Amino acid sequence: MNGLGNDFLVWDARDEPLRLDADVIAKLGDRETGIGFDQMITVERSPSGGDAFMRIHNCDGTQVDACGNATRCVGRLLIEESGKDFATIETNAGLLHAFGSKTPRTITVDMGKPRLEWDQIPLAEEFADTRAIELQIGPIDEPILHTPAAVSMGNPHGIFWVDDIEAYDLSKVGPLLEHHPVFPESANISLAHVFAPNEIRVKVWERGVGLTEACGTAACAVAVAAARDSKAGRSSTIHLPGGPLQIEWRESDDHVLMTGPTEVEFEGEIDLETLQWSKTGPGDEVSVAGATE
Ligand SMILES: N[C@@H](CCC[C@H](N)C(=O)O)C(=O)O
Repeated sequence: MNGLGNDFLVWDARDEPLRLDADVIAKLGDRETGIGFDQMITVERSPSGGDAFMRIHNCDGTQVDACGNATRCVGRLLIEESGKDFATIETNAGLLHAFGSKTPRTITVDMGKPRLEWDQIPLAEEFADTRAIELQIGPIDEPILHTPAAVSMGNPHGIFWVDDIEAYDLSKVGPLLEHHPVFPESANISLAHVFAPNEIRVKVWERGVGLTEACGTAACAVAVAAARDSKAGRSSTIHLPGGPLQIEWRESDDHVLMTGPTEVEFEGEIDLETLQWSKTGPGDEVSVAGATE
């Protein structure tokens, strides 16, 4: 499946538990030799009353706690399965709620409250104000990038405000910033440019992945950071390379709501001995200019 091109291998492991070693996940995730994906998602039985538990691995095999776009994708599968218009999804970052119609492709997920204190993100040292933390790369008197905002959406994000997201080679600076010592658990790194009222262009270097077409939690983190800094209101459109996500940071309960499309690319089978895989079913039909492909 994918959400705006942020793509996932989604296993249904509710009946047969599945645990793969990190090196096997990394092999499957390799775009040259494996299936290729940003994250591997294992849908398991929920131990505490959700419709399912969602386990998340980045394509380098590391397990992480949050993935916004995958939550929308799993939400869609559970909603289609139950025929209801919502689903509850347990993650290591908390119980999340997904909403959509019964045949939904557009899904909203309530991602809960952002975490904004330095030790919740976490950062390596105390910062009273996480809207602009002390961090710079490049020459001391002429830094390339500096003073990012830091936000956790269940996973750590560093957000650099820039005038042109294309003016930086994120494939070069991304790895340096991802592993900067100020982020003890590493971080997802975004370049963000507010180009019109409540319209923000964003490019993301994902922790454990690299450059991505879209990142749901990064979109939420950027929208929250922009609202905190009065760069935007509490509802904004985040334009990622793969397309736009609508984000609302709701005033009444401080929760962040993310809305955007989901897509099933294909269904398949994998032989876990050989890691050979094959397609067993089609994905969504895509309608192009009135014709169905
Ligand atoms: N693509 C995701 C985020 C996946 C996890 C991230 N790389 C991390 O390590 O925290 C999203 O849509 O949020």
